[in-house]
Amino acid sequence: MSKGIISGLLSYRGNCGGCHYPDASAIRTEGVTARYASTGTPALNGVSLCVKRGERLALVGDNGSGKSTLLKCLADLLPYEGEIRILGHRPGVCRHEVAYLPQRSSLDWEFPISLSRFVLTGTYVRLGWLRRPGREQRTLAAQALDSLGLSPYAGRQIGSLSGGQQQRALLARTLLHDAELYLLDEPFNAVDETSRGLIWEALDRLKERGCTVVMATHDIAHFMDRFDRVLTLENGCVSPD
Ligand SMILES: Nc1ncnc2c1ncn2[C@@H]1O[C@H](COP(=O)(O)OP(=O)(O)OP(=O)(O)O)[C@@H](O)[C@H]1O
Repeated sequence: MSKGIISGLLSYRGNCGGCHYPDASAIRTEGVTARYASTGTPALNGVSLCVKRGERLALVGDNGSGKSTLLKCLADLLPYEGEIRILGHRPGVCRHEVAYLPQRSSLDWEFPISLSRFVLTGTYVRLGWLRRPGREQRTLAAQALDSLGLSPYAGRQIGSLSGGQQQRALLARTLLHDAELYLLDEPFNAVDETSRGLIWEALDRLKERGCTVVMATHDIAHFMDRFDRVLTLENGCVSPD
């Protein structure tokens, strides 16, 4: 992302009203348990954790250990028992300040929308549904595409993009949310070396801005030092390590 987009995003930020939280932590959870209706067995089991503001945390663990489930609870996409505080509030209260990047496989990529319009939808949370994106938002979207090497594909239908291009498209859209807290579910899935570098550059700019990032990833071996902390989940519980 260029310096232009950072300053553009900063000036574009709206006022979230309830988000001037007194809490030093970005996330606090206490005994969070969550289950999917279809199975009934807990996918998360009594998870307690604290993430400081500005921290970059990796969530690791085997397939099925509960990483995505935890991110969904934090993003207010799944009911849970226990307590969660996001920026000092219950999940869902500070929607403007929380950006969620789902796993690529959870989207319908055959939906007939061009890449540029898809990325532009990242501005909707701050704009609200009644305001249409204008020149400013289109410029920010174009800059986000450029920063992730996607400009040549801007007019393409999203289903015609490669897996790695779709992954970068998701991140470009998420960055336009211009949030305080980023919940990223495997942002490095299917990306090559070059794309990985572009994604890290974007994440480093979030770090410079003081944003908090919680990232589910399997891609930790070579990138340990890029995180402030690594938290391991095991069968829905935080592993004592
Ligand atoms: N939609 C769903 N319906 C029913 N069970 C689910 C659903 N999604 C996940 N689960 C179950 O919840 C548990 C935790 O899954 P989750 O997707 O959170 O794991 P994960 O650590 O993100 O795995 P991966 O590394 O494979 O993405 C698993 O047992 C999984 O089978």
